[in-house]
Amino acid sequence: MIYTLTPNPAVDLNESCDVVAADTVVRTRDAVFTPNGKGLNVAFTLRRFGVPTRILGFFAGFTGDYIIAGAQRMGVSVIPVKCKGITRVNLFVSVGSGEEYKFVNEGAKIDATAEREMIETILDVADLSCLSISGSMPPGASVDLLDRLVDAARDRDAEVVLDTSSERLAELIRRRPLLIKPNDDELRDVFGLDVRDDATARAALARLHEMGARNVLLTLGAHGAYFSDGSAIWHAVPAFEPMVLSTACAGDGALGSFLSIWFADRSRVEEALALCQAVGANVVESAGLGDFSCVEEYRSRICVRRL
Ligand SMILES: O=P(O)(O)OC[C@@]1(O)O[C@H](CO)[C@@H](O)[C@@H]1O
Repeated sequence: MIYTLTPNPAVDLNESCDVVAADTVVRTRDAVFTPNGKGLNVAFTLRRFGVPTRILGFFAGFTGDYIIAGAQRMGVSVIPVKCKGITRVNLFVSVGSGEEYKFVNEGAKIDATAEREMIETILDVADLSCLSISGSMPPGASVDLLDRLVDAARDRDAEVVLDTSSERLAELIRRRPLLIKPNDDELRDVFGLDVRDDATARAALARLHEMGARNVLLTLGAHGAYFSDGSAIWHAVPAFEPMVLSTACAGDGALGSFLSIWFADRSRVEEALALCQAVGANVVESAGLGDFSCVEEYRSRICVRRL
């Protein structure tokens, strides 16, 4: 089974307003609260496509309880490590007809006891075939926490998927995770690599493989996604422009949907990429992950090509 691990979950608050100005009361509307965090979003997407999954994460206070209850209502069970404090609320504001503001809190602090409990959980859970770790590290996390999480999964002979903006990623790919999912910002910030076109994508992906990456799903927002398994590269992009409301969660939906096909059958790359882009396009049209209602329609409108 694929377990997702969210070290720093969040309640996401999506809302809109016409204008943001300093020193005035900004009245907002359309507030939607949802249980989130990157790995939870991956789990919700896997579940949406019928792939069994469970959620691991550090949770605190009433917001942590709200996320756990919300996940369970969606049919995904959670094995929480409970911490002191309050799990963060992240704020996403759509302003006017197109600007987006993302206010992302640092999160509830964790300590060495919580870290140990998480490692023990990974060593103990039933039926672990893959650990997919997504998102930022919470305050208080040891510098080597990600390394220890990866090692614990390895001790269980489980595959590891990494989607993190942590600088540790450059080191961790030496441990040969099954898949990494950087976006363009992470590629630049963590690896100093820029992608503008097929040629620069080819060079960047080759560099990541040299550093140890086995498979790379590189998401580039409106410019689609590249996937490379070290011997071939594919690019996929919607042949239409979605009506963007909020880009939050799109990368997680893309990863979850890609994994929902590719993890079980590595030969179905093109199908996995088409689903991943259809999901990404549908997610940006709603607050949070949305309801995936257009995914089937969008699936046939994705251009997938092998370079
Ligand atoms: O601080 P992180 O973990 O990098 O990002 C957290 C977060 O912004 O990512 C998700 C969207 O990808 C949201 O659900 C959540 O609030």
